[in-house]
Amino acid sequence: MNRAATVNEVSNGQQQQPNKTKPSGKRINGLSSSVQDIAGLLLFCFSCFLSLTNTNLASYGSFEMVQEIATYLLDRTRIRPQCGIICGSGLGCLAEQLTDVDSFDYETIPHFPVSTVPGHVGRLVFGYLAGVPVLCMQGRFHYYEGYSLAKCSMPVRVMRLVGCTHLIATNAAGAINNNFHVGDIMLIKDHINLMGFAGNCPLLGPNDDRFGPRFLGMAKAYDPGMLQVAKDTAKHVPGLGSILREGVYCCVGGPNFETVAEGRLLSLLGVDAIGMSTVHEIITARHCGMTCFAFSLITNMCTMSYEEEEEHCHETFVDVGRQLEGRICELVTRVVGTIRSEANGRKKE
Ligand SMILES: O=P(O)(O)O[C@@H]1C[C@H](O)[C@@H](CO)O1
Ligand SMILES: Nc1nc2[nH]cnc2c(=O)[nH]1
Repeated sequence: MNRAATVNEVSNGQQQQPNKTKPSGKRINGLSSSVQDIAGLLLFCFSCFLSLTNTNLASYGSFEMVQEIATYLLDRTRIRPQCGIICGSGLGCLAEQLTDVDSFDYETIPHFPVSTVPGHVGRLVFGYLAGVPVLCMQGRFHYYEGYSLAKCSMPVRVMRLVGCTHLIATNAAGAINNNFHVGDIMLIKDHINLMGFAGNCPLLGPNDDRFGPRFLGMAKAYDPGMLQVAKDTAKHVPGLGSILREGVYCCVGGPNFETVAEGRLLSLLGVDAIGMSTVHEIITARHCGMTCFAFSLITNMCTMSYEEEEEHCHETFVDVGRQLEGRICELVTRVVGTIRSEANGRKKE
C-alpha cells in the first residue's frame, strides 16, 4: 500500500480500530447492565461524532487522486495553464473574459465536489487571458458548505498539477477598516488564519512531500511583485486608483456574519476585511510552491455597533461585483499579462 493511499484511508476513517464494546450483562463498579448499555450507547454516539468530525477536518485528496483529476482534464484540453484564478462571490465575470475556452462542469469531473452557493456557477474554465493560458474556477467551495478545508482547497492542487505556477484568488468580504467603502477593492497583503488558531488547517494530517514540505513558512504568502503590478495598474485604469486599498484579510467559518463583539475583536487584531474563503487556498498554493496574489471586493461594511442597521445580503453582494466587473476584469487581465512577460523573460535568460 502506498503512503498517499494510507492518507486517504485514514481520512475516510476506514482503517480505524473497531469499537471494543464491553460485553453487556456484567456488573462493573456496581453499575447495572442497563446503565452500562446506555453508557456504551453514549460512548458509541460520541465516537461516531468524533470520527465524523475528524473526517470533516482531515486531509482529502491523495496525490494519486489529484493526479487522476489533472490527467482527466489534460486529456480533454490542449490548453496548458500557467495561472489559476478563483472567482469569488459575484466575480464569476472573470471567467467570461477568457478566449478559446474548454469548460468542465464540476459534476462531470471525477472526485470533484459540487458548488452549492448562489453566484458560484460550478465550472472549471480553461482559456486565455491577455494571451496567457489560465484555468478559472468559476465557483469555489466553502467550509460552511460542509467540506473540510482540505477539500475546499483540493482544486488548487489540481491547478498545480495541470501546470499552474501562479494563483489569483478573489473574494467578497466585509470591511472592518472604517476608511474602506462598499465597492472598494482591497489587495490582500497578509492574512490571519483564525481557523488555524483553532487547529483547523487544509494541511492537517500526514504530509505528502510530493505536494510540499511538512512545515511551511508564510511570511511572503502574497507575492510583493504581483502586489506592485496591481498598484501600478491602478495608475492606468480609469476609476481604479480611487477604489484600490491594501489590507489584512481574515477568514471565518461562516455562514453567519459576525456579531458586533466579533467585529470589534477582529479590528483589534489588525484585520481590515473578513470573509469565508481564500486563506486555506493560499496556504495550499504556497505549500505546493505557487506564487500568490489575492484581493477582496468590499461588498459591505461589517456591523461594528449595536445602533447600526445590519445590511448583509448575499444577493446584494453579488450585485456589487457586477457593478465593478469592468475594473476588476481589467485589474486581473493586467496582472495575468505580467506572468506572460515573466515567462518570456525566463526563456530568454
Ligand atoms: O467565495 P467568497 O469568499 O467570495 O464568498 C463570500 C463569503 C460567503 O461565501 C459569501 C457571503 O455572501 O461571500
Ligand atoms: N465573514 C464575512 N464574510 C463576508 N463576505 C462578504 N461580506 C462578509 C462579511 O461581512 N463577513
